[in-house]
This record gives sequence, structure tokens and C-alpha cells, in this order.
Amino acid sequence: MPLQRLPLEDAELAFDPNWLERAAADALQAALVEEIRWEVHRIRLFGREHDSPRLSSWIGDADAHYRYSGVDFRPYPWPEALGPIRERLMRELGVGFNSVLANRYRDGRDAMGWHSDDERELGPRPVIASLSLGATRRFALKHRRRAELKGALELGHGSLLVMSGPTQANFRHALPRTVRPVGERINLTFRVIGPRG
Ligand SMILES: O=C(O)CCC(=O)C(=O)O
Ligand SMILES: [Fe+2]
Repeated sequence: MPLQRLPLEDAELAFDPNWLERAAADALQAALVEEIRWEVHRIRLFGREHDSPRLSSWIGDADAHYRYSGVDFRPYPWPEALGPIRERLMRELGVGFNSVLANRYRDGRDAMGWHSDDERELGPRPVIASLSLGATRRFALKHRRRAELKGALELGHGSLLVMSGPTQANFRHALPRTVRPVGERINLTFRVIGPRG
């Protein structure tokens, strides 16, 4: 099934719940647990540094530097298992992804707070392709100025969400904690990092 446009005014979202079939998603998840150098990133929140509540890894071409939550990241090289995925995304979306932020949520206590992926290196209208593996988690969006514009989406195993156009400029998004017993989840956000102008 192709990507379906999701109706949320002021956003540009496309979704395919089964971008990867189950067996391929299983294999990719297992490979990434092994191949990625998982770390606890430090993030700055309200001027103070904290351990982020998840495992992360910044991956990309050598020149794709990135500042994230006030910290400068040098990318790790691409793990073998991500090569074909990146190729397929570039072909299907026509976007030259040169980096990916990988996040691993060990259980329902791991989460990501409200933010936009609006760093200067991403440009004003970034295309961000978000591939999810493992446990289904809720992904929430809310408009920066218009409280009535919000949405939530269950991101399951093998699903692909593409955020583009004005989505980052207009919306914040989050991956909230949950008290439901949930298994491990990996999310990959493919990005295009430009020079820091
Ligand atoms: O885990 C997710 O689905 C969201 C990840 C995210 O927002 C990010 O990496 O910027
Ligand atoms: Fe994000």
C-alpha cells in the first residue's frame, strides 16, 4: 500500500502502516539492536543537562554534523542493515537522506518530550521519514499556536510516517510515556542535514 496523506490542517503528513512487511521489520529490528552503538544522550532542558530517557545514536555521512538539544553530534557511520532502507527511502521519496537519528525506547518509561525538528541544519521545510520497529507507541502532534489542531497516531512495527512541508514550523510532536506494559521499540528518523549557514 502506498503512503496515505493524513488530514491535519497546517501539517503535511503521509503514513503507511505496513511500509515494511513483518518479517523484514523483525529482521531489521534484530540487526539494529546489535549493529547500532546505543548511547544515552545528554539533553538540555530549561538550561539544565539531563540523561535523555531512551537510548539514541546519531548516524550519517561523515559531513552530516548536527546540533540536537544544544549538543553537537558527530555521526556514526551507516550500519550495514540500514543501507537498503536508506536506498529505498531515497528512491520512493526522492530525498537525499544523509543522516538518521535512531532512538530505542526500552519500555513505557522511555519517551521523547514535545519538540519540533526545526534545527537550522534541517532547513525551513524539512522532509523527515520516521520508521518504527517493535512495540506500537502513540505519537502526538500539537500546533504551536492553534490548540484545536492536534492529532495522534499509533506507530506500529514496520510503519513509516513522513513529515514534510510546514509540519515542523507549525507543530510540536512527542512520544509520551505510557504505564501500559509495552515492549521495546526502535524509531529511525531519516533527515537531510545541510551546512550550518
Ligand atoms: O520515536 C518517535 O516516533 C519520535 C522520534 C522523534 O520525534 C525524533 O527523533 O525527533
Ligand atoms: Fe522529532
